Amino acid sequence: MDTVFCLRTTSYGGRGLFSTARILKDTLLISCDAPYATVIYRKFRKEVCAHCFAYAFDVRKNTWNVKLDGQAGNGVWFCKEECRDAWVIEQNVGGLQGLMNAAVDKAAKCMKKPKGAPTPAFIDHLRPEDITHEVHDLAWKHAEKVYARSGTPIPCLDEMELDSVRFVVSAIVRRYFEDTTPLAHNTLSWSELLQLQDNEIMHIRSRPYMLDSHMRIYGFLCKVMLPILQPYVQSSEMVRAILGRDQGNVFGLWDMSTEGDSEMLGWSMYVSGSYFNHDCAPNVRKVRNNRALCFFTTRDVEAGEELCINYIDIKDKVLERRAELASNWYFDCACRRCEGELAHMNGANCEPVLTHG
Ligand SMILES: C[S@@+](CC[C@H](N)C(=O)[O-])C[C@H]1O[C@@H](n2cnc3c(N)ncnc32)[C@H](O)[C@@H]1O
Repeated sequence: MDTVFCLRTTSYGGRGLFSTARILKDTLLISCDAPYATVIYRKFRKEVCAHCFAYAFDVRKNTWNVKLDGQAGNGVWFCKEECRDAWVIEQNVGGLQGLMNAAVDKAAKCMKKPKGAPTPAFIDHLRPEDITHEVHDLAWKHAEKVYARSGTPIPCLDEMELDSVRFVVSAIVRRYFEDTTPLAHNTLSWSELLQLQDNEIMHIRSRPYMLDSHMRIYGFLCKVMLPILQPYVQSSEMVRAILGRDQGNVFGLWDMSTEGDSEMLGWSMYVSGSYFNHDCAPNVRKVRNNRALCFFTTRDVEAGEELCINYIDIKDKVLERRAELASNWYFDCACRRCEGELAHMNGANCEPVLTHG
């Protein structure tokens, strides 16, 4: 990390990035060259380049038409041959990503209804406060046993769960690359990913049904994983680590269109970008440049100030913003803008007035 900012504990919990010197407006703070893990929603696969994330509609095309040669690698489209060639070298290590894409697509056609293989019955009756680490670990041990059996069918997943499978697969292929290719350590680091805030328990407490969903995602992965990647799913540890950090740490992949509403095309995990906390009056903006995600200051920042981005639309009113952060990001926003607007609202008992732009 650069010396103009550092990672330290915030007063409201968790860590954040703080400037260590005066930083001028429009300074590039971090450039994350490529995500550790990524997925393009299945419905956009033909329209979004698997390498540079260019969206065909942005250049008034319906789909991209550059594909991989042969069968392996079905499910990826590219905007140009250079992107296809770069993807083969950087992401399709040993052809694994392509083979896994094909295996996931094939298995998705053999999923068995009714939905899901057995999860322990006690899960259905748990209240959020009962979901402790111990209970959670117990349920996962059960799932590991169930899916280790050769007779357990491939669990049924919905489209969103299949996209989560693809996201996890991309992380596992990266991890394999990192474990087997010494040079990969320079850019990709599983140990750095593990440093991110783990939101597993918080997420499951707020949406208990997600535990069953995560277990089916794990079960699906156990059934489709290529033998060379099987060690990564022998226990549920790695899948849980990825899913626990997927919540609250990933960035939506948006199209770059300047007209109308922007479309979310998938999501990516850019590890070093995930230390920015949210502020409803942020001093940092993020800009995607092909695969890279860059963070720039939006104004001059004084030494000691926290550097924050915005996770949500900050044009909304205070209660709407807070409701969205609580329900989708699982935290009560501690930013000064919220504090000021809430105090104003309580004092005047009327609609809040925005204090920042
Ligand atoms: C992407 S992480 C940011 C880094 C994180 N603070 C850490 O220690 O790794 C998002 C998490 O940071 C915390 N957070 C971010 N912005 C916040 C805010 N405005 N108010 C309270 N908590 C916030 C929440 O716990 C949220 O789930």
